[in-house]
Amino acid sequence: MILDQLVQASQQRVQAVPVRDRAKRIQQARKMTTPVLSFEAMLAQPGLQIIGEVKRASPSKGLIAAEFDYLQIAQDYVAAGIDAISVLTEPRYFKGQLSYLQTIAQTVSVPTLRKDFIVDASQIASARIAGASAVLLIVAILTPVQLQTFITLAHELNLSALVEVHTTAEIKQAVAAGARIIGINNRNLKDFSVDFATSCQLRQAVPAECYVVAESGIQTATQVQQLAAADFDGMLVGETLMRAPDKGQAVMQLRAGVRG
Ligand SMILES: O=C(O)c1ccccc1NCC(=O)[C@H](O)[C@H](O)COP(=O)(O)O
Repeated sequence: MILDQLVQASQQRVQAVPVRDRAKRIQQARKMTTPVLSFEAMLAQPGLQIIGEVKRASPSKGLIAAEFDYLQIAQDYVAAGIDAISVLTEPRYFKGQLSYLQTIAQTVSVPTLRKDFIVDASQIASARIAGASAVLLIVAILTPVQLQTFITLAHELNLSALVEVHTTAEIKQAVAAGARIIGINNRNLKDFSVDFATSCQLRQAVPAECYVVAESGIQTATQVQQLAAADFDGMLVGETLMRAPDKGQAVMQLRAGVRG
């Protein structure tokens, strides 16, 4: 499994929808007036915010959650005081669905993030229609023009864009394209290995006017303390929470790291 396959699968899903229907979806999203819970305002709160992920499977780990009551998981996260919820919507390799995000967004009172391999504007529109607060945009899979266009569209639709980077050069590209929220992913997208040190190493390269989120491989209270000390605004945690038998307790353990 390589990144190209993930991107191709996403392109195929997009292209299965006629161009006319995709354009209609964008028009529909542009007309929407329903309020959006702000992902950016969530990150603006003092301290390190916890974004818990609803993640059934992954290319690197296979099936993570044999039992997968996605709504119950989201409600458990919220009951434990999570600040936002990321929902994998990629169906093939992560076994996600946009309908999971829609149901969760309709039910919970915290911002939600559409985590997918976004390669087309219609996917951003679908996120808005489903009730998401934010979309993930990955610098490594987009051209500079696509990145700028997608960030602009997300903002026009009142969505936040979490712009994911892996290097200093990608941070510069993200900022040049208008990113307001940078996600530093500890997972190398070439071989899917995880190195927690990546986020702290790249943190200083993010300009002060951007919010910054650490993504992937976050497991311990010590790591959480390091992220708080490095002045991250948020952290995105998937597998650690998904594998925890007691989600509430697992969120509280991460929270203990935030408090130090
Ligand atoms: O999780 C994967 O195996 C993966 C492989 C290739 C591209 C993306 C992948 N994951 C998406 C994510 O970025 C994570 O779901 C998210 O950051 C949470 O990571 P973790 O806490 O390590 O589950």
